[in-house]
Order: sequence, then C-alpha cells, then structure tokens
Amino acid sequence: MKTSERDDPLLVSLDNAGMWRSGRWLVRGVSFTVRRGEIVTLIGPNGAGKSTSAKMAIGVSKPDEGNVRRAPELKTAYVPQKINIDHALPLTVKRLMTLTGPLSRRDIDEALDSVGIAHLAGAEVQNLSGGEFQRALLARAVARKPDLLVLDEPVQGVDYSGEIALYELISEIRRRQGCGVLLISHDLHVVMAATDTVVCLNGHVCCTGTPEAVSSSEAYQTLFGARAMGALALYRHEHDHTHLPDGRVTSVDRAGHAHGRTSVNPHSASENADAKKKDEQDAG
Ligand SMILES: Nc1ncnc2c1ncn2[C@@H]1O[C@H](COP(=O)(O)OP(=O)(O)OP(=O)(O)O)[C@@H](O)[C@H]1O
Repeated sequence: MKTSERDDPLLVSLDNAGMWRSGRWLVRGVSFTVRRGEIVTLIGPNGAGKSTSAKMAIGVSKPDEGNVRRAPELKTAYVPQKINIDHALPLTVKRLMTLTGPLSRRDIDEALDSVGIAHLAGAEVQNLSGGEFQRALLARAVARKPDLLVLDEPVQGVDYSGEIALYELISEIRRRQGCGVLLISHDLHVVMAATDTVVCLNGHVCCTGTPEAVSSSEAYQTLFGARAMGALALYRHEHDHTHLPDGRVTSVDRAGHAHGRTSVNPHSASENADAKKKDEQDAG
C-alpha cells in the first residue's frame, strides 16, 4: 500500500530535520514519516546521513533545525550497525538477549523461536554465522515488543540467500507484531520488496518512492533465484539537482532552469544500469 493511502497511526515524523556537528550540516531538510505497520527503507551512499536520520527519528540525537515528532509513549527498538562484543569474554545468545535489560525466560524463548534460532540459545555469540548473529540481534529487539523497530544495515555480513531470508523474516515480524519498521539499507539499488517507501538520502532527501517488484528481469532471476523476486525489488531513482556547499540543493527543471530550493521528487522503481552509474557519480 502506498504511504499516501495509509491512515495507520503515525509513529514518527521528521519535518525538515537537520543536524549540525563539527562545523557542518551532516544532514539537512530530512522529512519522512513511519506509520504503524509500514516499512520505510533509507538508502544512500556511505556518509549520506542514514544513521544520523534514524538516530533523530528515535530521539538518540536531537535535530538542530526542523522538527521530529514521535507518538506518545512510543516504544522503539534499535539494532545498531555495529555492536562491540569483547570476544575474550564468553557470551551466550541467551545472555546477549538480556545485556541491555531484563527479559522473562518466556519472552527470550519466544523471541529466539520467532527468528528461527531457538536451538542456538546456549551457543557462544562469537561462533555464530553472520546470518545467525543478525537474527540474534533481531530477537533481542523484538523481545521488547516495540512499536517501531529500527534496523541499521540488518543484512551486513549475510550472503544473498541469507539476505532474502532475513527480509522475509522482517516482513513477517511486521505482520505479526504490527510494528513500524525503519530499515537502513547498505544497497543503493536493491531494497526489500515489502518496503512501502524508499527514502534516498545524500545529506538531504534526494528522492522518495515506492519500489516495484521486478518480476520480468531475467538477469535478476538468474542472479537471485525465483524466490528472490518475491523478497527484493530494484529501486531506480534520478537525481536532478546540484549540491550547494551549505548543504542546500539547487533543483533543475526539465528546461534546465535552476531553482534554489530543496527538492524531493517521487520516482518509481525499475531496472536501469545508467541510473546506477549516475548514483555512484553523485555519491562521489
Ligand atoms: N557525532 C558526529 N560528529 C561529527 N560528524 C559525524 C557525527 N556522526 C556522524 N558524523 C558524520 O556524518 C556523516 C553521516 O554519517 P552517518 O553515519 O549518518 O552516515 P550513513 O549514511 O549512515 O553512512 P554509512 O552508510 O557509511 O553507515 C558522516 O560523514 C559521518 O562521518
């Protein structure tokens, strides 16, 4: 369902949010919303401000301009990009679950079961595979039954088939718990198909849109397998603006005339290698 058609309760909304640190704008003009039951994916090159925007969304960081509004008593769970674990100390999966706060045995068992690793409760965290580790982190987050689940690069260190399985799991968690999901993706072009809204960041919101499943692409079916077509979607976006040194952007209309304003443009998803090349140039 498109975001505009939704009337589910609003969990968080960013309105022109910006953060100033170390003498520069890390991000500026960031606006998006996440509603209950909605999956919003932030994409963008390294350093684009994805984590910064997610941190403003959950209230870990305060915006220096603009507004961030959260639903009253919003319960968020955040799975960060990096977790420092001292591998010199033995740590079981079960213990990892309660490192940041107590949980009942039942909640632990249910959460591990829901992500398919109940059998690894007593396993040492340092021996887990990439996919198992990400599942353990997910279990720790969902055990607290959040309204908003924020996942920073949840498929890192996971191969494509593991990535597809994790995306299916995230969709299932959203369906079962009815929470909103804010996902940060490491990939500029492939997002989980269940994503309702993609927000492309590059210091500001470059564009937003709804991804469409690419079922006709033979190349992608070969690359990811038929099952992937249900879980992944390509996201094509065109950048039609120039970045200004103060963090603002100048948009350019079809006739090539420049306008000094922040641009937010909706685009649809489809396969396009040229767009990929252009994004990588923009990212540089
Ligand atoms: N507290 C801070 N002080 C100064 N600069 C910061 C701070 N936090 C982040 N940055 C910088 O802000 C920019 C955006 O960082 P952020 O982590 O949000 O990017 P990202 O899009 O999540 O990147 P990646 O894909 O590499 O994880 C980076 O250039 C980063 O170095």
